[in-house]
Amino acid sequence: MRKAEHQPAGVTGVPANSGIALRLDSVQKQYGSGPATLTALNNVSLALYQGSFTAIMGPSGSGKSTLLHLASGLDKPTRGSVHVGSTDISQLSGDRLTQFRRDHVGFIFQAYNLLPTLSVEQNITLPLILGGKSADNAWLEYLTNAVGIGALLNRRPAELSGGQQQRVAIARALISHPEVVFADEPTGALDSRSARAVLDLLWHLARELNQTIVMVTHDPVVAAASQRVIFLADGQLAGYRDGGTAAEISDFMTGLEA
Ligand SMILES: Nc1ncnc2c1ncn2[C@@H]1O[C@H](COP(=O)(O)OP(=O)(O)OP(=O)(O)O)[C@@H](O)[C@H]1O
Repeated sequence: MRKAEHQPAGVTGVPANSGIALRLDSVQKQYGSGPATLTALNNVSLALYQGSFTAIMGPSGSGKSTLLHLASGLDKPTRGSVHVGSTDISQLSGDRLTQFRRDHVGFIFQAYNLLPTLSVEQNITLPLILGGKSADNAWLEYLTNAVGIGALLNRRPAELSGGQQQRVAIARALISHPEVVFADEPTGALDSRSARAVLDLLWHLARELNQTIVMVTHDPVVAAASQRVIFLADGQLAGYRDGGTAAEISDFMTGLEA
């Protein structure tokens, strides 16, 4: 297990445009002001290569959601910068940030967030339609076959299993060729067999499509499906591990919570 005191997780000091899909430099996030100030993230630096599949773990309150929100442009750091590809998203705001997120960032949630009145195909292409774009049919066909829902495009979400609904949500997250896909407990609502299938799919998308994926999870079994697990504790990087088993990840987590 490597500790992060002198060595941020991932690679650092790498210029933009060098195969790095996501980079946080000395990111700090504070909530509130004066004596009530709470530092949710403190001096977090990391860089993730294109095509990497990373899990973020840490005890409750360690800053996982805050990190996900800052890295995806849903919130802004108090200090430091966040690059998605070569764009410093901490410098964007308003419509430009919304547009950037729509074009360059994908999201997968525990609750699939599909619209019940739309077909599978309409749900997947919705982000493009909202951005005033039309779907690339070849990509739609490739993607829906890659995630195993090519035969379900005309169904409504209620006519699908939980695992199938999550596959629709994954296709929707990838439809705009995002630089990074952020997943928040993506298997939290699934039984273990469907969860395994979704995790295998995420791994496949990272490897075969060079899709960068960042996943927050509490579950060491889920985290073990990723290539690298980055640990947070008290808003700071606490270490990282490549290719650990669920038991090893769990042991490290227990150490952080002690
Ligand atoms: N909007 C907010 N205003 C004030 N404090 C906040 C806000 N959001 C988060 N915090 C605080 O920041 C710290 C980190 O919270 P965060 O939600 O990022 O942790 P987490 O690791 O995702 O926790 P969990 O595993 O319980 O979801 C916590 O102390 C939390 O109470």
